[in-house]
Amino acid sequence: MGELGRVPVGIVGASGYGGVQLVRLLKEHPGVELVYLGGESSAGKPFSDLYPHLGHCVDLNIEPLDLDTIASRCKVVFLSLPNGLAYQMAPALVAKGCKVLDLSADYRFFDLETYQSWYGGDRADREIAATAAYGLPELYRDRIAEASLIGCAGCYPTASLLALSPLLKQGLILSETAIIDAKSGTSGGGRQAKTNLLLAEADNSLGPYGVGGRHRHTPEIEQVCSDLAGHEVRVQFTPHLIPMVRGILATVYATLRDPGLVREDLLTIYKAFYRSSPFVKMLPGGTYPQTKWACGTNLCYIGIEVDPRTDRVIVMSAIDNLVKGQAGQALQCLNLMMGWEETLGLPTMGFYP
Ligand SMILES: NC(=O)C1=CN([C@@H]2O[C@H](COP(=O)(O)OP(=O)(O)OC[C@H]3O[C@@H](n4cnc5c(N)ncnc54)[C@H](OP(=O)(O)O)[C@@H]3O)[C@@H](O)[C@H]2O)C=CC1
Ligand SMILES: CC(=O)N[C@@H](CCC(=O)OP(=O)(O)O)C(=O)O
Repeated sequence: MGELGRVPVGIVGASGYGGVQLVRLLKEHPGVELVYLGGESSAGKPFSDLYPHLGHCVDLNIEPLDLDTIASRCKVVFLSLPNGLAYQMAPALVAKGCKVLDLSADYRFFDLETYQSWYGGDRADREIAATAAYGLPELYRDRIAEASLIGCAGCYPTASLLALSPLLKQGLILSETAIIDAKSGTSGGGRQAKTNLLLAEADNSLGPYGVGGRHRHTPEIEQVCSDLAGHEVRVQFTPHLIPMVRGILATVYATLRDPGLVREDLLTIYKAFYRSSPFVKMLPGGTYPQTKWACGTNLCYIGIEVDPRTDRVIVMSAIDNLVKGQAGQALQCLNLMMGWEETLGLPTMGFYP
């Protein structure tokens, strides 16, 4: 244990957007002590050079990656790296007794064939990958609590799955009719320079990408939908880049099996489904979520509507992609793994306006 009995934790990829959110959250968490920050091009720099607004409370340098050093100092390691790197590190860290929470896609897939067909790579970590839990606590709370390795859910999948799950789990929709229209802010693309994320490209512009099942979050969403429904599910998922920094809004459309269901019926069903999920906030009938409400929080706001003319249900969910969609979700998973209160150290009030 670290100072004052706190659990010593490290962040690999601390210089990125996920990394800095983790630093912010972990510094205020009563159960942990932040003892290691790792990076690649930023190694050797004081963290406060990169993020001066946290200089008053973080006095650590970014260090080069050395697994022995990390394992000797940390009981818990967050990996916040580009896809394809975590699976080269996690097996050794778990073998040395660390709990590992990976924010990338490396441990999100129930079968490695699906991972490899979308992300490539040559996986020699089959045994350890099979022990990983999918890091979406609202759906896999018990498995997360028992695991040493977590593949934290993706940002679009988090917003999409929290909106869709009650419908699929209870067989309320014709699953093949499910359409997910989702919009993300530019921080979803990370801190690395990318042309399409330049202000001049993204500002005043809203556009789809990965259309026609071509985005790598489609298989991630489908595997969980299939798991919940108990049969193979295909969804139509279309992401959009929207000119804002933080937030995801997912609007899900599907045809109801029972056209007699009204909005209030569905609200009752959703409230029951999420009764033990403190971060899911069901909105009253006629109120629809806005990304700004979730900004800086680990909350997911969900609104529901039914169109009796088309027999479709419309479910809208809003999250902060960097918190509930990434760093906050990882910390929520850690709380479960450690047997702490699920909400410990996680913000529930936003930056609004
Ligand atoms: N942004 C988002 O909304 C979400 C992101 N994710 C996932 O989380 C992970 C991190 O994303 P994000 O924080 O946005 O990414 P960033 O691009 O902001 O940060 C990436 C981090 O990885 C480090 N890094 C890059 N290459 C290497 C390498 N070869 N070896 C070691 N470290 C390296 C960088 O270090 P340095 O700067 O020192 O080079 C940096 O700290 C990704 O897998 C992403 O898909 C998940 C959910 C949401
Ligand atoms: C706006 C933007 O570029 N978003 C990213 C998704 C965010 C992300 O990093 O994906 P994970 O949740 O799988 O880690 C994209 O579409 O690739």
